[in-house]
Formats: sequence, C-alpha cells, structure tokens
Amino acid sequence: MRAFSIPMRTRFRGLTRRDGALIEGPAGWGEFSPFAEYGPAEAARWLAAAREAAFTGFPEPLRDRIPVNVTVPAVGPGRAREIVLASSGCRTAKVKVAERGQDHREDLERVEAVRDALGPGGRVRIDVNGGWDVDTAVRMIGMLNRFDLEYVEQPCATVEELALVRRRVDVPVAADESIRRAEDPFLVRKAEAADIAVLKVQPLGGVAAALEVAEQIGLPVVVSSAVETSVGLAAGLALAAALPVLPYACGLATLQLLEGDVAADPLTVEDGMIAVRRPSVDEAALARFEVDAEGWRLRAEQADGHGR
Ligand SMILES: O=C(O)CCC(=O)c1ccccc1C(=O)O
Ligand SMILES: [Mg+2]
Repeated sequence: MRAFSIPMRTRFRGLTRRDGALIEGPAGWGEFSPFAEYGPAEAARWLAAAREAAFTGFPEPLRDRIPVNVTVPAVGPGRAREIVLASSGCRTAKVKVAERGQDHREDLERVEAVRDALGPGGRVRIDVNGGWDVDTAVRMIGMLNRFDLEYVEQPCATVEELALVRRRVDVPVAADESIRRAEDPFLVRKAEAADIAVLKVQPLGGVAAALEVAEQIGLPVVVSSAVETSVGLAAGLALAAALPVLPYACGLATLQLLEGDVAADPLTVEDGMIAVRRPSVDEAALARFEVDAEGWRLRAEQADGHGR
C-alpha cells in the first residue's frame, strides 16, 4: 500500500489537501481515500471499491468518452468565471452553494458569474450539500433559477425534506448524500424524493455495486467523483461507461481541483470529455506527494470486517 497527500488548488468541502492510499493488484491500481471523519463501517465500502479495482476489474464499457461538468467551489465570482473558462470545454458547470460562513448574495453572484461565463447554451447545476431547510431551498431555488438551473443537488439534508422541496419547485432535484451515506439508498425512490441519482463509486463499494444501485433505483444517474486521483477517477469513468444510458454530464473533472496527480498521463478533460481508460501510478509523479502509509494500513485493517 502507498499513500499520498495532494494539496487542493482551492479549498473544497473544508479540505485543503486530499489524502488517500493506493493498492496494486493483478487487475491494476485501486484508490482507498475515505474522508478523515468517516468511521470504519463507511470506510469499508471505500476499501471494497479499491479492492475491486486492484483484484477484479471493471464491467465492459459501452462508451469510450464521458461528458463531464466543471466543478466550481464556493469561490468569488471572478475566480468562478476563471475556473469555467479554464475548464477545457466543459459545457456544464456544477456550482457549490450554501457554504458555511457565506451569505445568499455570494451564491447569487457566483451562479450569475458561471452562467455568464458559459453563455446561454451551457448547463448550470448547483450543489447545496444539504445546507438549506425546506423554505430556504424553495426561496433560493426560485431566485437562482433566474440563471436557468439544470438541477439542484441535495438542497436539504434529509429524504423527507428533499421530497417536500421537490413538490414545491420546478427545477429537478438530485440526491447525493441521501444515497451514498444512507442506510437504505432506495428510500429516495420510495419517497419520490428525487428526479436524478448522483452515484459515487467509492462510497457505494465499487463499480459493480454502484451499477446495481443504478439499475434498481430507476432514476437517471450522474456519476461523480469523491475528488480522487486519476486512479479513483478511472473507476468513476468505468461506471459512467457501463451505464445503459447517460443523459447528463458527470462530475469527474475534479483533477482540476488538485495541485497534481499520481499518474504520468492524468485523466484530463478535452472538449468537455474525459476518455475512458485506467492510468497507472507513476513513481516520479507519486514521489511528489507520497507520505507514510502506516496510518492507512491501520485504517484498512479497521475497515475490514465492517461490510454493509
Ligand atoms: O460532482 C462534482 O462535480 C465533483 C464532486 C463533488 O462535488 C464532491 C466531491 C467530494 C465529496 C462530495 C462531493 C459532492 O458532490 O457533494
Ligand atoms: Mg454532492
């Protein structure tokens, strides 16, 4: 097992560095990078995803390029515009809103700047990460829809709240945390709480497991990353490539958020798309970010035996 710590270009989810581990097996490299605050039961699924990549491999791809969105963190409007313009042709942007410590005006200015940078033909989605209550969500979605929203991701924290918001707004609702951190990922479907499912490979325990969730959830899927190196992103690409239909751009352009990568040929965006392939770890690239792996070995050991 090898471990990395890569600085983030801009603070994201409160993170200033992305830390994780890499394992190599007969099928290739796998990434194990659960966030620091996740306990062993949750980390067990992330570990299963890394092992699938290293020892099993991925399902057959049905497409060889995946359209992706540029991810805009909770930055000021000037920086938001720069990020969109430097996104290598992404025609869809996902804008983080409701950042703790910021006000609604900052969200409006950021989304306006992104719409302006993309032009009327681009698509703008927002991700609230559960930051609003129902009334705030209804009010803010109404205001932000002036910039024509493709969908709103996780406007509130709970499935019940998502269902209430969904009944009160015209903008489609996507569920993220309500699927990847839920006891029952299908509650969203049963409660008719979302129009779109955001699926991430590591939190769901691998590509095959996520593909199964996609089949059973009966909603269009957006594959998104957990802000990973090219090794983790490759698993997301494999999922996106294996889905029978892919109506939306995926949140896999997140290498743009990191200062560097562990591969010599990173999964970069070209014309708003990423080619489906699996880069391997390059010793010289990893050397820039490598840290001691002992803590990660311990974390994997603790995660073992904590299956879903
Ligand atoms: O979907 C994207 O554009 C990027 C990925 C992303 O936003 C994300 C990355 C890590 C953890 C949580 C999230 C999220 O979607 O909330
Ligand atoms: Mg999200």
